[in-house]
Amino acid sequence: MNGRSFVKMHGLGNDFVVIDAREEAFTPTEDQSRLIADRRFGIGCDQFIIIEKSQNPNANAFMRIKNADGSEVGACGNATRCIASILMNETGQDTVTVETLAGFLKVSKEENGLITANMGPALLDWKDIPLSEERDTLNTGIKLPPLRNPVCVNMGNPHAVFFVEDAEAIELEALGPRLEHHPLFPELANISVASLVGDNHIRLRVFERGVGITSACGSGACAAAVAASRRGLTDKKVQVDLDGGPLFIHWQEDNTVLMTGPVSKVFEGHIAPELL
Ligand SMILES: N[C@@H](CCC[C@H](N)C(=O)O)C(=O)O
Repeated sequence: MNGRSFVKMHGLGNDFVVIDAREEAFTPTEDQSRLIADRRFGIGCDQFIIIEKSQNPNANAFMRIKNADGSEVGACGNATRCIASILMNETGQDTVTVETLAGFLKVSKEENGLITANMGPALLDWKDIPLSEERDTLNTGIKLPPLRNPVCVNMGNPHAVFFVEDAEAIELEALGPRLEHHPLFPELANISVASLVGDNHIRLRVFERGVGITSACGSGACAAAVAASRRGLTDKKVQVDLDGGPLFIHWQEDNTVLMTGPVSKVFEGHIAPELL
């Protein structure tokens, strides 16, 4: 069969086209990434993931992440679990290390089959989000009614989390793009609305930078858990219910954040050579 092979995977419906470029190098242009991600003219995905060889002997592989709009980003929690599961199947190991632009992420398989990724430290300084001017990241102060005063957290990518009474009632499709491009965010931002639905239990909807509303955002769930704990709304172990299902988050004493959830492989295929 001609053309590059790919696998289609998802974590709670946050879906990925994955290409393994460890043997045959592949550096997609922005246009190619957009086309692969296009749900009508390409294959369709929220993120296009390229597995590359890592130059570091301590990592099993390097994971390159492209948003559906072709932009390259530092973190994707759901893809980290998916790529780690590929590497676990290959090596027979229950713990692997995935290198990303944002750092080295250790990922382990739980006895119940769920995968836990250590997503690294929660960065809370305004310069690390990054914000375009000095602000308290716990009360960032921007508003677009009915949303106001998000908590900002960088989990290898920038997140703004707005706490609201009822996340379902927010018109995120309309508000998301305007907040994503707010002048306070020089690298844009992932925009979330979160409400407390029980003890240490959050409902979260995410408008992802470079994509739009997705079924689930792993780094967004980590950011929301950190934000809720900083606001005194929850402890440091939290269940986060996304559109596609729950993720379990633990903001640890060393400031790193564990994220536990499922992975699914949906199908394999070949990309027509004329597409790339
Ligand atoms: N789906 C992701 C986040 C992907 C990157 C994000 N859209 C960004 O631009 O930072 C996740 O599961 O974390």
